[in-house]
Amino acid sequence: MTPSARLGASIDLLTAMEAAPRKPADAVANSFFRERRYIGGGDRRAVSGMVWEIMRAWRRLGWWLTKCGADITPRALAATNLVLKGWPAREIADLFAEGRFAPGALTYAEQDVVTALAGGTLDNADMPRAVRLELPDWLLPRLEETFGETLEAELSALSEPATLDLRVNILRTNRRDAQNALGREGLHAVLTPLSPWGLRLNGRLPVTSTTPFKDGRIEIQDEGSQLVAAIMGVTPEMRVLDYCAGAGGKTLALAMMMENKGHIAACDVSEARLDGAVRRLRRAGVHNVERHLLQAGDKWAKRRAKSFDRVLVDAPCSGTGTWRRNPDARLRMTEQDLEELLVKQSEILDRASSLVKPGGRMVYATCSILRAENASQVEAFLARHSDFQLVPSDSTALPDSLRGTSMFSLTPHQNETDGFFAAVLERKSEADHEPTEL
Ligand SMILES: C[S@@+](CC[C@H](N)C(=O)[O-])C[C@H]1O[C@@H](n2cnc3c(N)ncnc32)[C@H](O)[C@@H]1O
Repeated sequence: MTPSARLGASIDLLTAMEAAPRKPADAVANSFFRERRYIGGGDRRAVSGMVWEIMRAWRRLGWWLTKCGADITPRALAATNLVLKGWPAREIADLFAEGRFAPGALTYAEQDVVTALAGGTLDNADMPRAVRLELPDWLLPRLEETFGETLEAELSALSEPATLDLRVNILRTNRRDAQNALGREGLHAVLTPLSPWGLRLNGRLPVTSTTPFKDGRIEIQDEGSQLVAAIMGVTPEMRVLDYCAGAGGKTLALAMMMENKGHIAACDVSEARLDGAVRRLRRAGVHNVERHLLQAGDKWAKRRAKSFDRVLVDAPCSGTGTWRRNPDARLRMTEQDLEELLVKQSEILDRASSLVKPGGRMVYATCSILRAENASQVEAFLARHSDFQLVPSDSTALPDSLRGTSMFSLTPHQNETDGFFAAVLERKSEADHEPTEL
């Protein structure tokens, strides 16, 4: 592709993303490239690189366009991005060429923007804090509440590209052998510092086409997600429930910790997600998992009340901890989305807690960095359920820095993982719990 055609495709992809504001950007990008198979690997990377760079600067680019009195369009954003990166106006005009795959010439209004911003920089001291930090206005106070003075450092780490973390499946191999097997295929992984099963690669590498991935020796899983499984402290004889199992990311890690013994029930309300677990379980050689689709009026949960040793509630959440991977998500999220999630999380917690046996434990986890979804949810749950208490994890799989903790909040800035939260809640044994008088 010519540089003009790459720019044209980037503008087309931004337009497709704008037309599907509720859809994750990477899902839009996948279908965009699937429909344009003539765009080869190198061009695809260049186009995605340009689009993701614009998404990471969306509010600041928009602020400059508004300041120039121009409309915020994909073309104008792309031109503004180039000029603020120091591209000369002449070269930008050449890129906006006419032709089959090119974007077409700059309009007079676009030329005015390029002229006005020549020599400028993306950041500006007059920008409101939410614009400078690339956040929707409503979200800023929530994050200030969570992080206080470290907010800027936390958000800056959340804007960096993520590492690619793998979990070694110790049912099939060990960390060193998996690392060597990847090395033989040209992928040089290092051991992750916190998870005992983690390997880390830098950049988007073709892991899924390697032999260790295909034969189930490794899974793609962020180190933070591995630590959520670790804090469960499951052992081979237990009955374990993964209440929001999705496609089984954490179920797989739990099955591995249980040496493929005991019993795991993996539940979800999404059949498609649960179906997605089948192939992964088979590839990993896991056979102690029963899948169950949760449905309204279902007797399944009632029959199993107070019967599980461990219950994991990996709740649906804002995903704010995964912004490194989904830079578009920080702008797509609305206040209403958050309010709805908070209600859903507390309902799920109440339902899942009825399945924990006396003396058993429930781990509440999210990939959110917002206090409202994390510690505040736990506090509200404990206020509703006097028969539960926060307890230190007894897991030996946690690193020294987290050993014996009852609650952790991981962030890219502090831990080089995605943002993850987990809290360990124990149902008091019946003798210890005095029912509240009515
Ligand atoms: C964070 S994802 C789970 C990811 C999964 N545990 C993993 O590690 O790959 C949250 C899951 O909760 C499920 N979910 C949403 N509402 C639910 C409900 N009321 N009960 C149970 N699961 C629910 C969603 O379908 C989604 O798969």
